[in-house]
Amino acid sequence: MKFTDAQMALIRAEIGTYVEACPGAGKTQSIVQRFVDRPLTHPRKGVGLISFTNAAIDEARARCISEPALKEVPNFIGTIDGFINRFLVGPTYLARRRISPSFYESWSAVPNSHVKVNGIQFKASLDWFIIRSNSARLIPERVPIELRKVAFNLKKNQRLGLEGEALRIWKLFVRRGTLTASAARVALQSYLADSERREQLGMLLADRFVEVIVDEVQDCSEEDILVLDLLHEFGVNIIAVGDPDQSIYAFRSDAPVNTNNFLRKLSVGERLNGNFRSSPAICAAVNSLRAGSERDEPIGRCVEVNEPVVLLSYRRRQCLPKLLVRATRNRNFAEDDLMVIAHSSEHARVAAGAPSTRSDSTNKLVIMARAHHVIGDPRRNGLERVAAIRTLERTIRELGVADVVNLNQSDYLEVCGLSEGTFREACLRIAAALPRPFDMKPSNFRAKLQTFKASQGQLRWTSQPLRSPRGDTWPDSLTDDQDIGPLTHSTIHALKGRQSPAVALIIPEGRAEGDGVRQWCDGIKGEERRVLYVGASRAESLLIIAAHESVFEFVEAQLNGDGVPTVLA
Ligand SMILES: Nc1ncnc2c1ncn2[C@@H]1O[C@H](COP(=O)(O)OP(=O)(O)OP(=O)(O)O)[C@@H](O)[C@H]1O
Repeated sequence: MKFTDAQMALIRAEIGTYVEACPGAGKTQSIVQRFVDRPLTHPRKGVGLISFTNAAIDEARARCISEPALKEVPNFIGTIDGFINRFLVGPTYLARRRISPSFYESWSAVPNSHVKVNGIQFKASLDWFIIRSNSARLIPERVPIELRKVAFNLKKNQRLGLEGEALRIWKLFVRRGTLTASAARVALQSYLADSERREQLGMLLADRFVEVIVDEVQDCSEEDILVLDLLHEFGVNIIAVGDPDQSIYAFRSDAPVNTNNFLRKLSVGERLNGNFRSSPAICAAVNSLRAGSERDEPIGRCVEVNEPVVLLSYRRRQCLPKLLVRATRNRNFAEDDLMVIAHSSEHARVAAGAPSTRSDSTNKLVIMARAHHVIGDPRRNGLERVAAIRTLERTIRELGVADVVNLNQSDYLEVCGLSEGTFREACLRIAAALPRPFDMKPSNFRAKLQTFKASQGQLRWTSQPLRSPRGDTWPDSLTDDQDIGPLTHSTIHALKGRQSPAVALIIPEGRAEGDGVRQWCDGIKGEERRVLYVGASRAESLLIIAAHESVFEFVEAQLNGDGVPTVLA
């Protein structure tokens, strides 16, 4: 790959530098090149490469295949969560409490962590709360779109009840050494507030790293910025790249993050304005969606593609699979090249014609059957299968016999004589040995589970609490597969940092309280507008914008007003 002068300046910079760039500008490629070239070398210290997306991490790891030493100590390639857990929270927690903490990405992977209060018909995930050491606040924006209305409509005393219970459970887990990314950040804040400890941690990091490269810096939370500040203060060189318009994780923080205050401490490199990824029409749509005044120029291999942006209006999401297939074929693209994306995973799934991965059932037999079904379904994508494996693991833990059910994961593994790996393997063995659940009655599936005596002995679980759903039939939503597709699909957040030859961006019905289309048409900044911007900018040659009929005319007028070439599907 021949790097541009602006990219080379980033790859070779000798002092702490921040570079802003448009989508597809080759930020990932450039920082990985820098990580490999390492212009600032040190005989003993390493370089860290931190990213919020797996795209940069995978790319860096792939590039290290020919030079495996680059991946090894003292270097680091991984997420900011991994960095915080490994170098800051893990060692400090161990030193203070003499327990090595278990880290989870989110509470959804932690058994028995749901928040339930008698008399309230709303089972909440701890992930939907912002929790500090002495308060919990339910954030309706974090609740999946399908349940958000219920969250908004909770009465004050119901909300307070849930928040009190959330805080109680959270404290219990954290005290026993079970930490998620958000809980680790709460711990981190308190560690760094202690000046002596801060000094020790800063010196340890400076002894280990000569430089830390940060991708997608716009997605840093308040606590992430504290870490970058610490590194900078103790003399670690910081190279940061980002695109402020791609900031789509503000909902994680309870306070606005002032990343700019930190970035002002770095030298500013030349903005990367050339978009190597997308065609001219897609770049024009991305420019229209961007709230700032910068304009990116198509300069990559799609610069000759003169495909307009395809506009499609829909009423029912269920009709979208057929409409999208037709629109893709009409433009002479293959369905295999199409990625259907939406803000909500459920919207993307339905628009792609993929079978249901969720049901609102809290029946553990139904949950196990669904997870097992997804693990064995070749049409599911990797993320769905990993989520299903986690659900199965979690359910096995929740079915634990009395003396293990309430243990934290590391104590549980110790009692059973297992490692994380052997535990996962044993759960997968259950899945491999089970017959297809939806070909039989729930009671037969339950009877089959009762025969897994060896597994029950090894993993200390019991099938006793499992009950067949009413009428001994599975919920319809799990068994009625669609006749088309499914097309490949993803949330916009999960596709961040990646690209696809053709993208169908699904825009849902307008919401009275405001939405991305409203922000875009009113010319104001907003997270939902940025989510649309990130989505559209994943497309290389073909962008289909499928907008619900309630917002379609606004989308069409905005694009046409901004001079974006469009065609109706
Ligand atoms: N100098 C270059 N020459 C040719 N292709 C390039 C160059 N730099 C980047 N690319 C290509 O452009 C595409 C986008 O690159 P990359 O993913 O690094 O961009 P990015 O800035 O990280 O994008 P985003 O922030 O939108 O995820 C990739 O296909 C990459 O291979």
